Amino acid sequence: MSQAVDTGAYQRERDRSIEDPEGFWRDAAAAIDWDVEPPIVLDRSDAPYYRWFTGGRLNTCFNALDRHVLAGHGERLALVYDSPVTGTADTYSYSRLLDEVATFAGVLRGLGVEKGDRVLLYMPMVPEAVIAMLATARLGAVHSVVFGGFAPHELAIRIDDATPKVVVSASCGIEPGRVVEYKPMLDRALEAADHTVDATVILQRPQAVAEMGERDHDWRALAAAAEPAGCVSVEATDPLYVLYTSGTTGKPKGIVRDNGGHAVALAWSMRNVYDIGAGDVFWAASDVGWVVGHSYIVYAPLIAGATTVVYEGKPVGTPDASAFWRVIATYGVKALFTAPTAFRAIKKEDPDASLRAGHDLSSLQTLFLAGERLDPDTYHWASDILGIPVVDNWWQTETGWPIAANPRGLEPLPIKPGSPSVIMPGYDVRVLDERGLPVEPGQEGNISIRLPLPPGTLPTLWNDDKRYVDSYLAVFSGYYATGDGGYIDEDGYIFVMGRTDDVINVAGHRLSTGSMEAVVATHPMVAECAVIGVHDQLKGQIPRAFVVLKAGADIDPKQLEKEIVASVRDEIGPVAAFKSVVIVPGLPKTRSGKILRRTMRGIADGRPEAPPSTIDDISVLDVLRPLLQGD
Ligand SMILES: CCC(=O)SCCNC(=O)CCNC(=O)[C@H](O)C(C)(C)COP(=O)(O)OP(=O)(O)OC[C@H]1O[C@@H](n2cnc3c(N)ncnc32)[C@H](O)[C@@H]1OP(=O)(O)O
Repeated sequence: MSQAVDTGAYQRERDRSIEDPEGFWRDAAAAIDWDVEPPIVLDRSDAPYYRWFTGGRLNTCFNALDRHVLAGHGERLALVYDSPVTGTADTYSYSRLLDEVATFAGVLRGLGVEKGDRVLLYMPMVPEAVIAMLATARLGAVHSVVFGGFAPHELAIRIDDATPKVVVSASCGIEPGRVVEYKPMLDRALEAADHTVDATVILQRPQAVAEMGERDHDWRALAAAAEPAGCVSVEATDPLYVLYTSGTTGKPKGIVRDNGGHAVALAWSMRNVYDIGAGDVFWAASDVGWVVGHSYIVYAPLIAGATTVVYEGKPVGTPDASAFWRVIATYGVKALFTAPTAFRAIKKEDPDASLRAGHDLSSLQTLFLAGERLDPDTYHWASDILGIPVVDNWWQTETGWPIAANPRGLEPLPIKPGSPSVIMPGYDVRVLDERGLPVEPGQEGNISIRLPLPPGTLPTLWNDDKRYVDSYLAVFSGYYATGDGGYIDEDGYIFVMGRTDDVINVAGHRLSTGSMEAVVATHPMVAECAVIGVHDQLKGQIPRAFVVLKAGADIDPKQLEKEIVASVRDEIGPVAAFKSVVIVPGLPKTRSGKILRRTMRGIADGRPEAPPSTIDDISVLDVLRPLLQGD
């Protein structure tokens, strides 16, 4: 065990989870309906590829829907859809959602989807996105959701890696002030991909009706003729989904999620971390394209028998900074989960939160914030205006559920601003120095998790066991390297200070600077470049490119910026929020030619960053300093 907090319920559960993981998770597995109870809880036979609940069989969709209906709760509200961008709203009881999911599973089956096949989703925040995910799970197939803010090139990369049999999309998404036509982007991606997809299913929306080609099928037409499909029993260790996340290189990592461990971990976290049970209303104001959407818009609330909110809008601008208060009051939301950026956006528009007036927020018991560092200012502002606990929680696409949180359902602990509180049961977190040795409490280092990871976390990367080991397990022997740095204090509270690699976090979106550099470098006048994440008041971080021009290149800097910004938007997508290109005479490098991005980041953020002794030409930094620190 590492550091201790106290000896209450939290500490007892956490101790047990480390000392007797099999017993702890066997008990937690009782929250799930199994077709075959798992004979093995923790399977160490193929370490470091640990598996949970080997030999168990279940269906995740059954656990999310059918079992609640069979238990007589069909009329309970499963999902509410609220869309200020279209001016519509809708509600789905568990019975209605089950009917629509079974029907769409029939649609997918009619297109040849079987257990283990991949179905890729490129969808806006509409109930059909949830329906398509659950329908895929119902068939024992594997979904891979791609966030709508990614451009065709990124979509094509994911299509080639996941090799889906069917792609499900919509004619358009709606961003404030503009309709985003998805279908032409999907067509471009399918054209660019090497993998051939035989069938797409398109949800036609009235804001932009898509032109249909030979391989395209209309969602509603197929659904009207489909036979509902039942649940296919799968192994607990079979994949439920693949979700791509940015790594340090341009190639995203396909995070694999299994069925059994995932269901168990989400059921545990929903009750013990988020304090949500059957009949409660939980709103994760995120997107189904991110892991928060997978875990806490779709699976966890439904497995718990709660009501989930699918919100197609923004915290501000749809129509104003009262949007969140309206949704909370309208649906009686008990807990809201969002990213700190959302609250920073509300604070910027309405610093006194005067637009809260007239909205009854008495249902709201907790605000959970995650996805990026929760700065103390935002924490204090949210706490002051809401007068309820504001709970930071830290986790990753890889882990699928919190590594650190304040377990509100298990035992609410004191909150320390700047810390996502304590390590959750199942995770044996240590802070290691560069040699892989544990550091003292309060000392900063690499946040690492001793193997095995708990249920619900990634068992491997899609089709790439080697990259899984190289990226996460080979850094410190016996540990999973989170890629985040930070420290644990004397009370066992963790403080996460930021990435130790070149991954950046823009408005809670994890992005690769490597993939942006790859695009910037294609500009014909650019000799070399570095993209780094710099601090931003609103989005936490934003990317900035520093480019060295080819000898003799002659271009107006504004024109260069315009061209490069346009190509990053076109290749990666608007979500990159890439808006700044600075021409520099040279980039700082080591004698072996490695660009010193970390040193650049430190200078840009105003941190005292000593350049490494291996720097080739230290005078480059003197020239760069004012450019790095400029707006
Ligand atoms: C704990 C584990 C994890 O970390 S999971 C990840 C958790 N992260 C999140 O939940 C994300 C939180 N962030 C957000 O929800 C948004 O950024 C909020 C705060 C709502 C602000 O949204 P917005 O104003 O659109 O800014 P943004 O930076 O997200 O968007 C930048 C540009 O991209 C666009 N965009 C966004 N989403 C889409 C989409 N689905 N389809 C098409 N375009 C999209 C935005 O419109 C924006 O475009 P523009 O540059 O303004 O033209």
